[in-house]
Amino acid sequence: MPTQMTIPTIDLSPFFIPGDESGQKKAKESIAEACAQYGFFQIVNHGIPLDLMKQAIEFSKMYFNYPDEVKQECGSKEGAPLPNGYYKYPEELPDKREFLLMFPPQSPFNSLPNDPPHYRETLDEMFKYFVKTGHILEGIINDCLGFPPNFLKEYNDDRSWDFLMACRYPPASNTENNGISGHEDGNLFTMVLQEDTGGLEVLKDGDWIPLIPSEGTLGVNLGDVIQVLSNKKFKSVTHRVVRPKVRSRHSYVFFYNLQGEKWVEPLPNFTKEIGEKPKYKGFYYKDYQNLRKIEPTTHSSSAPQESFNIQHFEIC
Ligand SMILES: O=C(O)CCC(=O)C(=O)O
Ligand SMILES: [Fe+2]
Repeated sequence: MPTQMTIPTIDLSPFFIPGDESGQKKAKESIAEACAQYGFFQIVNHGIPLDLMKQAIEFSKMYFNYPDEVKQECGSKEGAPLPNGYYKYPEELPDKREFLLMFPPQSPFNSLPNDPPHYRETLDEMFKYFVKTGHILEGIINDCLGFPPNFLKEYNDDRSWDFLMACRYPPASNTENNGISGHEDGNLFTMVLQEDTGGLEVLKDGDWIPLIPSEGTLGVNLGDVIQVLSNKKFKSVTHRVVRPKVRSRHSYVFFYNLQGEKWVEPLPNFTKEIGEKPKYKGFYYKDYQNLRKIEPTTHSSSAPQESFNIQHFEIC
């Protein structure tokens, strides 16, 4: 791997300082470049308190150490847009992880543990902060793509399909280290908090670039919805998790999503207004999410024979 390849880190503090137009402009330019080049970037000073993130990781460490029977008490609820609650990948799959998936606090579909005490409150807090940071990123991506002000905010105005996953990956063995195989996320974008073990990697020109963990830093990857809306100007990046050997790996993964009834297709400013043909057929987001749901998780990698991704809608 070429050593000079590192994923850019962008300081979001100008977005918390009213009137810091030049700071915001600079940050937007860096994000636009990272999105076009990698489909991935890192953020610091993003508004999520460091103590909260540390607490959330500590609670996860306690929770995932409980016996499976205890964790399985948080089962998926009927009618939810995705399987939620606790889930552990079956042994026979190459991907190795377990997770706890929640929708927004107060969602009737949530199935969350009572123990360790205050874990729920911490998860709720994490969720609320991720949404706030998500709003900022959505505005930035909107402007980077040259959409009219607030276009994405108005298009994506229902936060009920967002979800947060607390994940644990077991340590790698001597013979295999697969956490999640290479995949793309189906949503707008995803924010990832990984603890200091590292393990997240991004594919760029055939090389896997590891995301070096750094305290307080979040990774952000673009998903398929942005790739389709922008007619592939911004890429939905392929990424994977490689399990470290030293110990289990914990992460928090927030999927800034789209409501299922929304229609997704390449937008005119990337197609007819510039004389380009659309690269994708349009679809309802819920149909895409359902097709991906054939598998136990949020993306299409665990069992290659079942894999389903955005290429399905590509116009050749
Ligand atoms: O756990 C992580 O660091 C990333 C997981 C991921 O890519 C996913 O769940 O889609
Ligand atoms: Fe992912």
